[in-house]
Amino acid sequence: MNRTFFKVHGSGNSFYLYNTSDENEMDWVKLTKWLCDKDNEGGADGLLLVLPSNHADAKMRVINADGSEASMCGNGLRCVARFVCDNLGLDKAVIETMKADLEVRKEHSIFEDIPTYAVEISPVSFELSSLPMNYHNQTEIKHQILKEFSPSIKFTAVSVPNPHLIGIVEKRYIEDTYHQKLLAQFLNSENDYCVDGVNVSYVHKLKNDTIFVRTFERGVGFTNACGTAMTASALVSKLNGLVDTNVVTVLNPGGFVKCEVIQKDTDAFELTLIGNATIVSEYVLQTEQNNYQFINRKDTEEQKQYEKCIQLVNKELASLS
Ligand SMILES: N[C@H](CCC[C@H](N)C(=O)O)C(=O)O
Repeated sequence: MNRTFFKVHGSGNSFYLYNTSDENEMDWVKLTKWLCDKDNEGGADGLLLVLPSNHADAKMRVINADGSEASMCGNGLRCVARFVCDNLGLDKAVIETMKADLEVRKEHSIFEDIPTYAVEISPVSFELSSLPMNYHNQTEIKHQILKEFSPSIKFTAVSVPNPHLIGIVEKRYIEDTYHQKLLAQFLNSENDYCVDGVNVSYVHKLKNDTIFVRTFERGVGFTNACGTAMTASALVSKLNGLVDTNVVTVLNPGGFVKCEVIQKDTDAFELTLIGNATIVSEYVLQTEQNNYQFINRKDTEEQKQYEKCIQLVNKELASLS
């Protein structure tokens, strides 16, 4: 049987996107591991499933490269938003995700004509039980040195609703990823702090409205970008005075996004992630007796245009360092 898959990305966080009305059509874990193998067409960070919803415009499921399932994915949601809006002829839609129905909308391009979408990131919680995370019976970790992890980095734990541990770091921790990698690998193996693992981001301030974020993703490893992590990092940066604007530019190894942070109440926030939703290629996958094979690939022109955007980011980064 032949099926159509799209290779898409948001900020270089790359996924295969598959639209189906049958949630049990295939063994998604096995398929995702095959799709994400780096030796297979360069791999991907996960699989996005677009499914029917009984109350929203569509439902999204996110399978990480290792087969685990993520409750949310900001970069992926932009790609799903584009797919759903294009298919249904809409400018905005509501997408059901594991823990929330989220509003998405078409947005003015962040760079030249690059297709751009804005997605709601919600619900936000600082309660450690929401990640879940255990740390000396504390209920929250907000801009705090965790001496077991580092003598100097201040961390915040937040779920949006997937779990994030965010450290504000000096430039040397961005230039050399060793510390972040060790910590993230530890927290994503069997350990007592984060029993379900956690996405670990290191954030460095570049300007009063700009930060750089690198994320080690649970279930994947270092990725070019993680949308929920960048949005959570913008929130943490705002709360701790690194930035002083409501819209934060977040540079990452795969490009950039804009994150809007609106504080509604002491612990209530409205977060919006705005960035590209790029379709790189369309594939035909042949499946026979549980064996997979790509039998066709058609590239779009969109990646060429996106690469111009990357050049701009690299120039900006070079001028700031
Ligand atoms: N890349 C995604 C998040 C995947 C999260 C996943 N790694 C997890 O929570 O297990 C994003 O753009 O938000």
